[in-house]
Amino acid sequence: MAAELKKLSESRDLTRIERIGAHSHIRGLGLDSSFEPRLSSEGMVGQQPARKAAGIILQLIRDGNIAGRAVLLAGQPGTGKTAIAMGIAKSLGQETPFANVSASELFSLEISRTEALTQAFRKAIGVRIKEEAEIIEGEVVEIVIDRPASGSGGAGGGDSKSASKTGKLTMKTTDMETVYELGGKMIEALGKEKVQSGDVIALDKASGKVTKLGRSIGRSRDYDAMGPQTKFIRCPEGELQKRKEVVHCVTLHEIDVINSRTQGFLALFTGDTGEIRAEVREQIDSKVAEWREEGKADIIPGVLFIDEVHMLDIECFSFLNRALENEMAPILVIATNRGITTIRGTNYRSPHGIPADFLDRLLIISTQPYSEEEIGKILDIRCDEEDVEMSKDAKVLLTKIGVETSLRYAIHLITAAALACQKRKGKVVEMVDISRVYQLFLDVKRSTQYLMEYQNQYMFSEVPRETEGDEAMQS
Ligand SMILES: Nc1ncnc2c1ncn2[C@@H]1O[C@H](COP(=O)(O)OP(=O)(O)OP(=O)(O)O)[C@@H](O)[C@H]1O
Repeated sequence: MAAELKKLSESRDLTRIERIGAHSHIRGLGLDSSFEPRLSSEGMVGQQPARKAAGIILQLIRDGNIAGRAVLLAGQPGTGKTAIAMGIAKSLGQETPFANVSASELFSLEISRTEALTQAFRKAIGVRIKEEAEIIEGEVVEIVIDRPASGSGGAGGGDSKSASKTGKLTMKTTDMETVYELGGKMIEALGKEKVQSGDVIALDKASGKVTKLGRSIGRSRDYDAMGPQTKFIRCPEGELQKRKEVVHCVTLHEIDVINSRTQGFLALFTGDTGEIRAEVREQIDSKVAEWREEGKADIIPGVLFIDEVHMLDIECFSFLNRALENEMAPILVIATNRGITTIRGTNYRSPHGIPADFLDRLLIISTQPYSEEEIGKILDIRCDEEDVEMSKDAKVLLTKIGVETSLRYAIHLITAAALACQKRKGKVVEMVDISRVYQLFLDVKRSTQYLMEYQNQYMFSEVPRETEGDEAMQS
């Protein structure tokens, strides 16, 4: 299992690559060193009281003091609830897991809602596994690869050729120098990392993994061997062979999937993990508890963010109530833009569609509508993020549109206006481009107006109703 966990923590970096998305401009909560919100920083603008409150939550998460607590972000649509949750996620280190689900997703999965919630919870609980590894760490003095006199490996493929190779690797610290015999696999690994004399490397004796740590300061004059990214480090001191603590960070869910007989390791990438049996989870929990007692592992409670939480039904809420009691529970951050509405699965109404007993355990952070200046600043940031150059006048017009309609609508118009500008072979988005896309794409207000005027011509609109669906229209 350790090898698979290792593979997993390496592949994590890949999944963190992000394209330009709705929140890709958010790089943190924009707080200063004393956790006070700056007016505009790390892509975040305004919403100071909410960001300050989120900052306190962040501190508690970092201190590991808040496991099993829940925070509700409540506010009108487009007031930055998801942005604040993303800000928390970005401010947490890579080690702290952040799982993100939308409540409506739970109803479209093939697995039961409580299973999906359990998986989401376990995606938000990290396990830091410590392992002692024996490594050889030092500066490479010389690599000599023996050329076989006969063409013994000639007929085979590249692998068999390198497998038959042998050689010698001379490594040193400031105190000693040793020559090691090299086998084919090691030669291949050194070749892959493009290791050359003067590099400081670490060799994992068990796995044969080669890690290039940097270039020795003593060899800094070999200009030809360096790129602009070269990191210079000192030649290590002391013994060449060392015992070092290696740390792997994985989530409980990842351990579940690896150990689930029905699902292979690759299920982690497809997301198609299916139901995981309760016995598997019990075994893993007791194994992790054992590791914790032996000092081999720590639990890192992360964050589980559930957006559109009003879409959960009464069964899910009672599940959440119970799940938060677990000693390993992550911190739960939920968001909703609903007012007083029906609790799904019941005929009762309550604030945000959340049952009163669950509501009572929440710390509530409310978000407020933005001022014109703040909308203008957010649009500015989005233009930068999307690489769109926009004239001052066009920005003023777009901000006005944002105030009259919604921030989200105005953000959407940026890309559309950039395309309109491209079409007329312009370089800078001008007011004409904004007005063109404003005419082409309706905002909610104009679309509703249009519907009111022409509703007789639509299907199924002959019966005027006053139903819950109207809530959506109001927002
Ligand atoms: N304070 C802010 N600073 C920078 N960008 C923001 C801020 N608030 C919102 N945004 C951006 O505006 C857009 C809409 O905000 P967001 O999705 O966070 O709203 P929301 O409150 O979650 O809305 P809903 O209730 O409809 O889900 C997003 O692109 C978001 O990144």
